[in-house]
Amino acid sequence: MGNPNRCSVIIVGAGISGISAAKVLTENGVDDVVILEATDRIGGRIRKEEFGGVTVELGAGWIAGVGGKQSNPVWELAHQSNLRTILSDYSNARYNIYDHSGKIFPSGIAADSYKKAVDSAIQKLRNQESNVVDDDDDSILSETTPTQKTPIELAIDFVLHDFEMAEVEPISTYVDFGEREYLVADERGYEYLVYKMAESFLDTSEGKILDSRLQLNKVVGEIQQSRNGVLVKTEDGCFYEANYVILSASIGVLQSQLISFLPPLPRWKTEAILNCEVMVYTKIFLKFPYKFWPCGPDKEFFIYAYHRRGYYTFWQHMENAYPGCNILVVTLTNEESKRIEAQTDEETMKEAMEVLRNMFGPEIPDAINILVPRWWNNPFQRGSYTNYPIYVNQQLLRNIKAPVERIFFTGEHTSEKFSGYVHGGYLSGIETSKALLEEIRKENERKTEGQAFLIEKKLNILLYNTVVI
Ligand SMILES: Cc1cc2nc3c(=O)[nH]c(=O)nc-3n(C[C@H](O)[C@H](O)[C@H](O)COP(=O)(O)OP(=O)(O)OC[C@H]3O[C@@H](n4cnc5c(N)ncnc54)[C@H](O)[C@@H]3O)c2cc1C
Repeated sequence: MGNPNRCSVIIVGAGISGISAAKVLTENGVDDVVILEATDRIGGRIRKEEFGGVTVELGAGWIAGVGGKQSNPVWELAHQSNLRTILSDYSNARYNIYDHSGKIFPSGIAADSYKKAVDSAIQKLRNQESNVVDDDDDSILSETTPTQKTPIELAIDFVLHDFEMAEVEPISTYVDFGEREYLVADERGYEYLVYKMAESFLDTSEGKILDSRLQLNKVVGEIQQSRNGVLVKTEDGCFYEANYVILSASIGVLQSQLISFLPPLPRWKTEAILNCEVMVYTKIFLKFPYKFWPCGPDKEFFIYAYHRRGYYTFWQHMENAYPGCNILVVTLTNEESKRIEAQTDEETMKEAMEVLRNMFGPEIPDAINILVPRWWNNPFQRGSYTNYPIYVNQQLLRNIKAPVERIFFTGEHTSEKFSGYVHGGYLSGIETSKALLEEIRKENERKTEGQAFLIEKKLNILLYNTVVI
């Protein structure tokens, strides 16, 4: 009797890359696929939650790269789903920089510091481009800026590197798709796009996916492969057989060794995985009984200049997205993210309130609720997105993406041009499936040739025997 869990392709992960990969396969005649997802939902790092009476985005919030000559495919999906979005204008942030006594820096000083930080960042990039310095050598930067940075310089440095330009320049997303960014502000959430995509090839009813090809709460723990196929084991003791696997788990998950491989992955692959830098990016949401911050579109983003880099630096009010919601968002990254993930939400709220009181005075009300996502400690994410080093080594990217026999890799981290973004995940799923379809075609061709060869051989023997008789 055949294994009921046997199919052509197993897809590990139901984030945007896994779902777009499955869609392409089914549209091309490979519809006996199984998607194994560790959590109880699809969407992965695109994730909404109800907070303070509105829908907030814990993961991806913006459709980045809009308004250029080429259309961003995620922007098109947003249009098809009629997703509500709001244009974000970060340029106003530089005129809303507060010091720790609540004074706003005069626009001249802020503009000068901004220009200085941008110039030094560009200089550093140029030097790295011409290989004058090592990737992590700060000597050039320190030649053009004082070794001891002032709070405003630290704040701008954080915004430029950890918020605005957390990746290789020139940023393909903005070059290819345009410079605008739209914040998703829709009660159905950004994840509605992923659901709509899934709905086009999986059976659904009343907003729920009922198709048995999507299996939720299935944590893949082991992938075995042989010459003829793959065997995937989940932590609940089930196993699934297929001809191929598409693995969309994030680079953080691959680094964590949640999934073991038999035989082990080759060294070129494990080295590439380990060499990838994972960015932790945390949006903390705070709900207040009333507004005490300046409002208006040009006040949407504001910055706290402090002597500790990245300490509750970048703020956003959500009035443009949801008027009257009284919610502030502060973004922390990397070590600061890891630090607050390890402490209680009450401690984080206390720290955030102290910073807000420094900016807006002691009279402001306490927050009535806080939401702290924990992307770093999430075993199925282990970080927010890939942050390839500046002037990334092309071989590293190729190795991250390259299949290992029957295991094909996908996800934002495999996107050469758009790693780190939703559209990177979406396009990588399509690209990986196309590569797999080509491999399936070649394998079928090889089998047909093999069979033809065998038939020919048998015919020859038959003919020879007949002649001899
Ligand atoms: C805080 C934050 C902010 C962001 N902001 C933006 C933004 O504004 N704009 C933008 O474009 N992008 C943003 N991103 C990045 C964007 O969300 C991702 O690039 C994209 O969603 C990644 O999709 P993916 O399919 O590659 O991975 P994922 O969405 O991570 O999908 C992988 C899936 O695999 C599952 N999985 C993992 N391990 C296993 C296992 N062992 N077994 C079974 N299933 C497993 C996971 O549960 C997950 O569902 C942000 C991300 C974060 C976290």
